[in-house]
Amino acid sequence: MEGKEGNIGSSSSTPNLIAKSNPNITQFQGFSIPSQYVSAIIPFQKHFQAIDDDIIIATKPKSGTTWLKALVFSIVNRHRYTLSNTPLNFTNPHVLVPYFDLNLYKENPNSDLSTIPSPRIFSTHLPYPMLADSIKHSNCRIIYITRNPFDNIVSYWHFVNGMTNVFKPSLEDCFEMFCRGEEAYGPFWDHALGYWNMSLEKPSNVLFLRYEELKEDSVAQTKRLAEFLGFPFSTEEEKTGMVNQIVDFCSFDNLKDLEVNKTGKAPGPRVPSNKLFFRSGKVGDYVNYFCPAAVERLSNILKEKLSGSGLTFK
Ligand SMILES: Nc1ncnc2c1ncn2[C@@H]1O[C@H](COP(=O)(O)OS(=O)(=O)O)[C@@H](OP(=O)(O)O)[C@H]1O
Repeated sequence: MEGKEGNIGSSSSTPNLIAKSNPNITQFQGFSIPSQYVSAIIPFQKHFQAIDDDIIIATKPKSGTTWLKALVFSIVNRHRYTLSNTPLNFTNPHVLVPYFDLNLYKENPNSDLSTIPSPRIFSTHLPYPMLADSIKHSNCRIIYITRNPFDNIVSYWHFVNGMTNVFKPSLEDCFEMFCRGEEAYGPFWDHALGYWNMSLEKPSNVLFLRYEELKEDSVAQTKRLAEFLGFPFSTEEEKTGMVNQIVDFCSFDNLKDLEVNKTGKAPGPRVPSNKLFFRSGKVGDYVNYFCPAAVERLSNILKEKLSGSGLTFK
């Protein structure tokens, strides 16, 4: 089948040797890192001070970060806010759960975030090996969410093409970079494996989620998430429908229609609107973009890279 909208047709069964690379990516510590962060990573690794009840949401871009931020914020703050007065009604999840400000540690290594109320919730796209030493040695909780790699590529392609002042690759370029492990924060397989292996080694510190499973059974996965975080739902809360209310509130259909997410300006200079974080929110949309030969090619790469790990992608 030829991709309906995209340009990844039958020729993609073999690598495209003239596909473009992203000029704003640097190979650093084994990963493809946006160049503007590279010099901040070592200061962050050395100086960020984790504390035991920190919560860290770790993702590869376009894997379900926004959704997970809304869910974690809602679970942790459910005794503080009702769903009608939660700040999520008028604040994008990326503002409530910020990414680590990597440059902070470059400019001021002794930055003190200890005044943020506990539990502090941070997020990052960094791979596990690149996290700050104190995170690895503390008892804090890390939640990782991954996603079908083909949907991930399509989502990323749409996103970067909606940004301003960035390199805008074609879908085919995105696919080729992904196959080479040169997409932002790639390789996908090493990014996922770092967290996968830690979730096996330290299951009470690292939870490994999948976008598709969260979509398929949001209630069960949200309960699992709450338990992992140390904020389990009580029998009373389950009876009164609290889990379903949080799930419905954080659903794609609800969040995307909030005024702040329809028209609000996104944090950072390059994303023109929060709207860009909400596109279609579907599983398996990639079949409209990739032909079977392209799917086979990347599936084979993944099979080889993940072999023996127990981690698979359908
Ligand atoms: N609440 C909710 N439920 C389900 N899906 C959601 C939700 N919010 C965002 N999305 C979809 O997630 C994709 C964006 O991924 P991220 O949030 O990881 O993007 S980012 O890295 O934070 O920029 C992007 O996927 P695609 O629609 O496939 O592009 C979003 O539409």
